[in-house]
Order: sequence, then structure tokens, then C-alpha cells
Amino acid sequence: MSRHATPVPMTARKSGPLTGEAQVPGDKSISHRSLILGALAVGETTITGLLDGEDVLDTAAAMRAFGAEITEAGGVWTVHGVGTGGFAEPADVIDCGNSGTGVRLIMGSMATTPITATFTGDASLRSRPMGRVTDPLAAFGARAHGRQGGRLPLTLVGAADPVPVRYAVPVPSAQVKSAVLLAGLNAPGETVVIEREATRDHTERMLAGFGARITTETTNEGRVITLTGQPELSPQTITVPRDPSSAAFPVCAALVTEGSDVLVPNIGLNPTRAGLFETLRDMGADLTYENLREEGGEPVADLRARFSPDLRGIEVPPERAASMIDEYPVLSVVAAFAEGRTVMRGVKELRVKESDRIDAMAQGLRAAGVEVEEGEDWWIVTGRGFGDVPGGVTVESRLDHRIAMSFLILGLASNRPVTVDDAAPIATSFPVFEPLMTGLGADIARQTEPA
Ligand SMILES: O=C(O)C1=C[C@@H](OP(=O)(O)O)[C@@H](O)[C@H](O)C1
Ligand SMILES: C=C(OP(=O)(O)O)C(=O)O
Repeated sequence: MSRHATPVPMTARKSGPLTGEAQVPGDKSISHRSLILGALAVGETTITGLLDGEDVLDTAAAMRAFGAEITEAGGVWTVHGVGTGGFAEPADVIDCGNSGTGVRLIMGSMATTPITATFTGDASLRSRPMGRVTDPLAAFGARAHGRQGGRLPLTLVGAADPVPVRYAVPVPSAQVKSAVLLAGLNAPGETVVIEREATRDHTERMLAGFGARITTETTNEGRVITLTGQPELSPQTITVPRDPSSAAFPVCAALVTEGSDVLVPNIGLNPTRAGLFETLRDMGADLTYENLREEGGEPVADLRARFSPDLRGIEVPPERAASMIDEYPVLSVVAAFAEGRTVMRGVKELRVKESDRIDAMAQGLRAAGVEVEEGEDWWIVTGRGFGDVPGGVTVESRLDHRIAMSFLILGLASNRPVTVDDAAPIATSFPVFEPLMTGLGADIARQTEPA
């Protein structure tokens, strides 16, 4: 459930130049996958750079409940895995907190093992659709009993005699793709997942790294991913790269805050994740990739972001949406400081994240004096240009870390302060956000008085 009994109001005020280095934490998507695949391998996986955000800690707790032994010492995590199909039945309800990735991938990883588990989460996660995962898991032979609309709390009865599945993912979702692939691990034969639009491919890369037989072909149906079931996964030594979705916040803050020059080192630029940075450059941002290199088969660079007073609104290519899906809230903040309209289409998925992110941002931006139009799967922000965003509002973060952080970035460059009613959800993905941003020179502070 929610581990935050009392809200933490936080206020951002117009700030001087942001300067220095922003060492952002480990990638959230890769951190979840490292723990889950570590738990499904036979033997000891070690992980460094794991994000110690609440979402990932909930996944670690879940993996322990399924029988893996997980310890941490000096920033090195050790996972003693139980092997594909080796999960034990948890003795209690699995609480995935705020994490869609956690609950959906974990459901996939147990769906083809003959055990039963009940999942729940906080009020945000309990409102999110789970049928998108339990439908394909039913094709393997698993049975789900949830609330109306397949919502949590939900009990999943794993298949005793799983069959492999061929599944075309109907929405662009790496979580659905990954749940099916993880279920396919314990089904005999070939499981095939087809996705029309490429979504983040960390599961495919990591499964190959753990020794599974997995291939990806691009055909006119889209990406066709074929996994051979029942491999013995070999434990790995994993270094988690830093999270481009977290890097987005200091990068965007520097672009809109006068005089800024910020370096964000060692950011993974996997093309399935880097859409925001391309979009910002298309808008005229002074954002450069320094020291571009390959690490662990992935492109990595140090990002340098400097104050960019002449940003222009653009039409974001809709085919880029999956590669920047979590970054639209903060992009809409940058768009408020640009000249002209930023048009974002093909983004219906934003309505089923931790909150309805189009509605959350549109309401808060309008209250701050920025024009926003919206439809079911699009929205348009009409920028006011640098120096002309009024601000002066308190907005609701709606149990959504990205909404909280985005509005705090708005407050750094708007004319009057911006307060978020509850910044506690930031700890799900970016526990060091506040010290990191204040270390760069941002005027962000917890409020002692109620908002
Ligand atoms: O697979 C993942 O790690 C994620 C996939 C995306 O969700 P969807 O699969 O719902 O698009 C993204 O929004 C989420 O933050 C992380
Ligand atoms: C959508 C997000 O996460 P999740 O779906 O894992 O809750 C996010 O981190 O922006």
C-alpha cells in the first residue's frame, strides 16, 4: 500500500544558474529486470548500480517472497536465484507499491509455475489496468481473479501445464511484452511476441545475457521476438547504467534556468529510451552528447545541457512516443518555456500511468498560466517563451513521481513559485532528487507549513 502516511509538500522557486555534475541513479527498468532474472537463474548474480528506489525495493522484497535470497552490502546486491520454474508459493500478499513494471513483470515470471500469488499496490497501482497482462498469461494456462476491469488486488494461479504462446501486443508496452517473455521462460517450446512499435528492449537484451535463446526479427508485422522456453539461466555480473528517464529532470531544468550549464555523466542512450533528448535537440536545445561510447553493448554518453532561451515548439514525431513515454510530462514543462506550439500525438498510454499524465499536467500547467489543449491521445502546449510563465500555484502530484518532479522543474523558471502537494512519490524512482537538484543550485525545499 502507500508507505507514505503524511504528504511532503515541496516548493520550487526561480533559481540562479544550475551548474555542476548530476550523478543520477541507476536505471529503474534495468534494475527490476536484474532482480527478476537474477532470481530465475541458478546461482549467484551480483548487481552494482541498482536503483534503490521504492519501486525496485518492492521488487526485491517480492523476489524474496518467491524464494530467492537477496542481500546488499556496500552497494553490491547479491541474488541467489532458484531457477526457471523454481519459485516457491509466497506466504503472504505481494505488495508492489507504486510500480506497474514490478507487478506486471513479476506476474509474468510466476504465471507458468504451479503456485498461487495475490498482488496489490498503492491507490495508484490499484487503479491501473492489469487485463493487458493477465489476458496473454491466460493463454499460457494461468488464471487471474481480480477486481472489476482486472484491477488489483488480484490473485494469479500459475499454469500447472503451461503451453507456449504467440502473442501480438495490442498496445505499445514493454511491460506486456516482458511479462509474456518471462512467462515463456517456463513453457516448453517457442513463445513468440510481436510488437508493432519498438518499445524498450531491456528484457530481450538481458535474457540473451543470461543465456536464453532469443531472437528478434523486423518484419512487416513489426518486431517478432522468439524465445525458446525452459533454458537454464546462468547467473551474471550486472552493472546497471544510469537512468535516462531520471537524467531528463536535471537536463530539462538546465535548459530552462537562466545561465545554467550542467553535465549529466554516463547516461544510457539505448535508442528505445533516448527519444526525449532527440526531441529537445529538435526544439533547439543546447544539449550535447560528450564522450559518446559503448558500454555493455549499449551507447552511453555524458549529457551537457546549457540554458536555451530560444526553444521552439515542434510536432513530436508520434513514432517516437514509445522511446520517450515517461518523459512527456517534463517535455510539456520545457514546451511551456518555448515559443509556439508543441504537439504531442499518439500518446494515449499516458492516461494509464501512475496517474492520467495528460490530465495531471494539463490542469497544473493551465493553473500556472499556460495554454493546453487535449484529446484522448494527444495534447498541445502553447509555449509562452522564456521569462513569461506566471507559475504561482499548488498542484497535485497524484501519487505520481514524474508529475511531482516535472512541476518542481516548472517552478525553477516560472515567475512565481510552484508547490507540489506531495513530493513523497519521488522516492519511487529518484530518491536523491532533492539533494541532487539543490546541489546544482536549484531553490527547491520541503515546506514545513501545510501547502
Ligand atoms: O518495461 C518497463 O520497464 C517500463 C515500460 C513502460 O511502461 P509500459 O509498458 O506500460 O509502456 C514505462 O512507462 C515504464 O516506466 C517502464
Ligand atoms: C510509468 C512508470 O512506471 P511504472 O509503470 O513502472 O509504474 C514511470 O516510471 O514513469
